Formats: sequence, structure tokens, C-alpha cells
Amino acid sequence: MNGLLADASTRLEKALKYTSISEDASERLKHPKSSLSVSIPVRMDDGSLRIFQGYRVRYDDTRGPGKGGVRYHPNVSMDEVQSLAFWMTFKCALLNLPFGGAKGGITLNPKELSKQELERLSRGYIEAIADFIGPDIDILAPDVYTNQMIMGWMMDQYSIIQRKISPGVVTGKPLTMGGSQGRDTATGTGAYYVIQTILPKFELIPEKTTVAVQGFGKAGSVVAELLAKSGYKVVAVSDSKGGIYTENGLDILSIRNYKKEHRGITAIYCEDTVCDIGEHENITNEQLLELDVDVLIPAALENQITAENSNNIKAKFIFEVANGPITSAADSILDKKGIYVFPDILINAGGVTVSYFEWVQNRSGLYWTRTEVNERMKDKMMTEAEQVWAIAQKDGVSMRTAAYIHALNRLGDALDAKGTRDYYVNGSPH
Ligand SMILES: NC(=O)C1=CN([C@@H]2O[C@H](COP(=O)(O)OP(=O)(O)OC[C@H]3O[C@@H](n4cnc5c(N)ncnc54)[C@H](OP(=O)(O)O)[C@@H]3O)[C@@H](O)[C@H]2O)C=CC1
Ligand SMILES: O=C(O)CCC(=O)C(=O)O
Repeated sequence: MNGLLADASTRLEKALKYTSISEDASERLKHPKSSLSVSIPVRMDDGSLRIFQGYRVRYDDTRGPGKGGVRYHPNVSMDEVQSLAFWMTFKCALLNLPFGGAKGGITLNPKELSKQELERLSRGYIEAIADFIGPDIDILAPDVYTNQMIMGWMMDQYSIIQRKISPGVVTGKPLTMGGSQGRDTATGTGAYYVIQTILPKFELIPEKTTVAVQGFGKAGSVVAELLAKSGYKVVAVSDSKGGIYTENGLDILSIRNYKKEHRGITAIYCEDTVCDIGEHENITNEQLLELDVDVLIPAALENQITAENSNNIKAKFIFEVANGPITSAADSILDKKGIYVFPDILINAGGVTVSYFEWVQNRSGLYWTRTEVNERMKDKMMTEAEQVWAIAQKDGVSMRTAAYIHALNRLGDALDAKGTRDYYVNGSPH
């Protein structure tokens, strides 16, 4: 095995040494359960037919139906989707959600498609994977470059195929289609709750703490805004086109509003003189990662901090809001430099936690307020963060290894409780 999944699996190997889970269970966790690859024909607005490549992977469903987002991005590949499904498996176990791990994706740049083309593509994706998903089988959600609108189309298409309204097959839907209050901001808010639990342990005072955030989407923009509101000095943010920096701290709310209107943040200082963001300079994404800040928050894509640039990282704390932003080789270098890394499967788990709440609300038909949702999510995130912290202290391991140990113990128990299912291996069920 090589590639992203192989790299992700090295974390599993490391943590396995600290658990007593059976060999059978650990072997099962090293392989994705099922991986589907589909071709999606889409009629484009100019009349031509284009075939897109899509994927859905259910990595493990021992603890419940598969759960995980769908990504639309040019770099989507089977290896990436399998890795993302692997992380979902450990994330759901870590948060003690009754779900396994899954993920999906389509290889494309969605910014190049019209709204109508995107809708045909999203509905076509569901046509192609309909037999593979379901409210009790595998439940979808948003990820990079997908949103509420796309989740709504997907839920509607699945309902058409099933000939019954099936809100529980997708989370992150519009509120009018059974979405949950708070799902739109859940990932950034959950990360904020954990950061607020961790940083006081190091006696960091918000007003004296500088923060840089890479990625200014559904997750990054929310955590940046919440930290800024609490007094942290968010000195740099970026999107796919580059970043902006000021040592005095940015006005995150204005930047969010600006991005909504202009779809980018880097034009602020070069083209728009009306916008009152204050003085700041242009930086690249590479420069942002290497800024001399207290806290670095990668909130875009995987493989951003690697063996090549990790020696240049100056932040003291890294909170992984993105999935897989640090390679395993970089982990060791950062560790030697004394940089504390707080792992993706804990930090960004607010999203799937509120997705679980959405699924519960869809099944019960009783809907909660935003405050109820956020309070329940906060409680879950803080409880598990404290447990991971305690394991890290007890076993003298990194927070990443501690998070995997915690998740592995739950996964191992569930796998062992199901038994060996030897009849598969021996051929005939009796
Ligand atoms: N949404 C969710 O609920 C969850 C998301 N995550 C993870 O968080 C990360 C971000 O997801 P999300 O916020 O939903 O995605 P979005 O699509 O909402 O936002 C992605 C952001 O990343 C920026 N970006 C894209 N490519 C690059 C790049 N090469 N360098 C720097 N910035 C880049 C985009 O820029 P631009 O705006 O210019 O395109 C955009 O600001 C992903 O790793 C995702 O898997 C994890 C858990 C849940
Ligand atoms: O909300 C969900 O179900 C999954 C979100 C997701 O894809 C992730 O946590 O990476």
C-alpha cells in the first residue's frame, strides 16, 4: 500500500501498540470494507455529454451505518476518498457516535460548472450510488466545495428513487428539507470549543495569542471568527488564491462578508478601496504556514505540512481543522521541535457530531433549537477532548496517538463483540 491511505494508516500502527485489541480486529481495520467507483454522465449546458468520475467508500460499519461527507474537487481520487473514509471511522468512534466511517467524492472543479450542471451532476451521483447508501446503510454530508444546496438535491434524488421522503440519507441539508440548526457552523464551532478547552491548560491568554488560519470556507471562516470574537489576534487567513496578514489582527467579520460578495479574500487590498479591513499585506499559503504565530489552524486540504516544510513551522500549537493536513513524516519532525499537534479526528468532529444530531432529529421528527444543538455538541466535544488529553498524559503519547487509542478501544470492542463471522471465511452460513 502507498499514497495517502498508507500514510494515514501509519497512525493506526503507532496507536495499536498501546491497545490490547485483538489481532483479528486490528487486521480488519487496515482495509476499507467496500469501495465503489462510478462514471456519471452529465448533459452540459452546451449540449455536450461529459462523464465525471465519482467514488463512495465505506471504510468500516461495525459501530453503525457509514457516515461521511462528499467532496467535489479536482484532486479527488480513490486513494483520497479511502483515506477520508478511514479518518471518518476513527472520528465517529472517538466521538462515540453510532456510525462507521465513509466518504465520497467527484473529481472536478465545481467552480467551472453552472448551477444547473451541478444539480444534474449531484443527482447523477446519487443515481449511480443509490444501492450503496441509505439512512441505515451509509449517510452523506457536505465536505470541500459541497454545501446545503447540493445536499438538498441529493436527498431529493434519493427520495425520488425510493418513492418516499428519506431525509436521513443525507445530513447538512437546508433547514426547510429537514436540516439541523447549527450544522452550517458546526465544524468551526466544535473546533473552537476544543481550542478553548486546550489552550487554558497552557495558560495562554487570548489577547496575547496570535493565530493564522489556512482555508476560509465553511470550517476555517467560522473558527477564525469565533476566535477573533473571543479576543484572539487572528493575524492571517487565506483561501485557494492566497492569504492576507497583519500583525495587529484582522477584522474577520468584514472579511467573511467581503468573501461572500466577491468569492475571494485576496482582492481586498489590491482592488477594493472601500472595504475597511485595515492595513494588511499579501502572503502566499506557504508563507502563512510558516508565520511566527502561537496557533496555526490548517483548515483547507490534506498534505499541507510535510517533511519539506515542517522544519520551517514556527507555531507552538497546531489545531487540524482540515482532514489530514500533516503527513506522518512531518508529525515526527514537529514532535521533535516541541510543537503540540491536536488531531483532525478530534478537532473537526463537531461537523459529524451535529450531523448525527440531524439524523436523530430526522428519525424522531422532533427538531431542536440552535442553542440545544450547540450545547449538546459542546458537551460531547469537551468530554472526548478531556479523555484524549488524559490518555496522552497517562501513556506519555502525542494527542494524535491518544485520539487513535481512544477510538481504537471502542472499535476493537465492537469488532470483537460481533464475533469472527467465520462462516464467511469458511464458505457456507448455517
Ligand atoms: N464542512 C465540514 O463539515 C467539515 C470539513 N472538514 C474538513 O475541513 C476542510 C475544509 O472544508 P470546508 O471548510 O468544508 O470546505 P469549503 O469548501 O467550505 O472551504 C474550503 C476552503 O479552503 C480553501 N482552499 C482550497 N484549496 C486551497 C489551497 N490549496 N490552499 C489554501 N486554501 C485552499 C478554499 O478557498 P476558495 O474559497 O478560494 O475556494 C476555501 O476557502 C477539509 O479538509 C474538510 O475535509 C472536516 C470536518 C467537517
Ligand atoms: O457530517 C458528516 O457526516 C461528515 C463530515 C465530514 O465529512 C468530516 O468530518 O470529514
